[in-house]
Amino acid sequence: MRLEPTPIPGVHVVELEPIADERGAFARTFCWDTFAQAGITFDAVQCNTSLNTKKHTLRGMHYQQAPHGEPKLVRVTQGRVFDVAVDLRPDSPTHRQWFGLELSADNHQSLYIPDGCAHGFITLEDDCEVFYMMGAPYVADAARGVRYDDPAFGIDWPAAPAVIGDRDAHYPDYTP
Ligand SMILES: Cc1cn([C@H]2C[C@H](O)[C@@H](COP(=O)(O)OP(=O)(O)O[C@H]3O[C@H](C)C(=O)[C@H](O)[C@H]3O)O2)c(=O)[nH]c1=O
Repeated sequence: MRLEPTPIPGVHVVELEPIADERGAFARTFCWDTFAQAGITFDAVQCNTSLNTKKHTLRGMHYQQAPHGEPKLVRVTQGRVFDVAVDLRPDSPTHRQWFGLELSADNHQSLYIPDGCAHGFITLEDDCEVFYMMGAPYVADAARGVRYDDPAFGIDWPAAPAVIGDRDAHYPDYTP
């Protein structure tokens, strides 16, 4: 596997390097040392999966408030999603900027989202499964979010959400 930087410091696309043979292929999906060589200490402590029944289901944009910031490595194990990270670090040169890409079971790509960034996605077909490796434990009281359509970020979603939770639809406008 290899990490490809994005315009947002710390946000990386993880590309697999499958080893093919007559049975198919084998690929490493996470390697602590490879992340460390990229300057990232990612000590995964929890794994999660989200099951999304309908096309154009939107989840996000979520993060955990300091000191419970949660870096995460996200991959799609079934279907296709448009996955987005938003930089919420006031001292970052890309504060308020977003980065998005299609993650799918077919392209095998992952997105690494560092602490200080919010994460969300919209599904691009029915029955999408999204797998997370989390770099910090879940702390319900620290759960925070920003709105997917907040003009502060101008995220260019490929579609409007057909399914979205009430909490996600009504986060207040972003204030750093
Ligand atoms: C995140 C999380 C949630 N939960 C419980 C809390 C709720 O009772 C239920 C659903 O939680 P929530 O509505 O926050 O699930 P999502 O909207 O999919 O949230 C996730 O999706 C966005 C896009 C992310 O990037 C986050 O990792 C994560 O917040 O699972 C847990 O028990 N443990 C957990 O780690």
